[in-house]
Amino acid sequence: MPTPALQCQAVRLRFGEVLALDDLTLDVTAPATGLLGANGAGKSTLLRSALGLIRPDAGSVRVLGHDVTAERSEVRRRVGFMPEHPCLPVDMSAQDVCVHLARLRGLGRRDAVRRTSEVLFAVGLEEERRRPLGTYSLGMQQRTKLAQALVHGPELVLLDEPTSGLDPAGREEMLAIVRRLSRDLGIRVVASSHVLDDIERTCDEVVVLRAGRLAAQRPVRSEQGAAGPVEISVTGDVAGFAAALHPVAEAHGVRLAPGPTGDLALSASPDAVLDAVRDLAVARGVGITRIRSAARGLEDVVVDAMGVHGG
Ligand SMILES: Nc1ncnc2c1ncn2[C@@H]1O[C@H](COP(=O)(O)OP(=O)(O)OP(=O)(O)O)[C@@H](O)[C@H]1O
Repeated sequence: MPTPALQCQAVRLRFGEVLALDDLTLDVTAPATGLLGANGAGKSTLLRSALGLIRPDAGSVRVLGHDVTAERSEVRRRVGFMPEHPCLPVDMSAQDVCVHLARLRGLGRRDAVRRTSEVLFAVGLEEERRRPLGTYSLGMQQRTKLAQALVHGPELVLLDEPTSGLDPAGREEMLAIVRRLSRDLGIRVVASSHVLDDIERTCDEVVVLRAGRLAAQRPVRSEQGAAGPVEISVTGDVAGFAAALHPVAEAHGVRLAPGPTGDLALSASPDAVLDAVRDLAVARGVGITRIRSAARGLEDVVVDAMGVHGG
């Protein structure tokens, strides 16, 4: 198990009357994790706490195994941050900003220039790197913010709404770059978003925050895959069919029960059990009208967790 990118233990953080993080306990270990939540759910507050930019009132935050409060400079060295809002000086070029920030983060001049060329190339800005940022499109400004987060060679980047305000083409470009970070470059990613689709396309796991609390944490792709729970609708002698199937299911560690929407529910559907379902149906003259996955889709889980329906 790799060192968690981010660990929160009972973190509470209050802004006046607003409890932005409410006893948040969380372990983020996936190569790329998406933080999803409605406006005000606490995503930015969590990312800023992870950098030590704001300090929780209670609890602890560790990043890559380091305590953010006690080892702040270590954390800053290993982590890059892309803030949500514009923060770069409009009269400087992307080249100058990146070199300057790389030097501030401890790189020598030669390394700072070399790394700047690499990251501006990686985000597709090598051609325009000497133009003032004020002349950049929003997409180019976002990519510059990402480049500066990468320039000192961090192990982890925290991206606050990397696709915010981008048009469809800019969004596609940004999503492709973010996906490459963890998949091809081995840089761990924690990225916030309002959009599940962005997270599904760039991350391995989704963490849903709701009112400063952990509402759900799920892999983006179910490990159960095609062998997950199923419900089976049967015509004919359901009880006899279930009794015949029971020993086979049990032998494969699969629970068999009456189904809430079909006639039978299987807790998993390994091939051997599905083969037995079909063979027994033929042998007993039972008709199988439907086999459907009973696994809840990621979207259902996320919608519930976000309380989108007012829950
Ligand atoms: N500096 C601050 N002063 C006062 N309240 C703040 C401050 N920063 C955040 N908050 C409040 O804390 C709560 C969490 O805000 P946060 O920005 O972390 O949410 P978010 O999930 O990032 O939302 P968004 O998607 O809108 O960016 C909100 O109610 C917000 O108004």
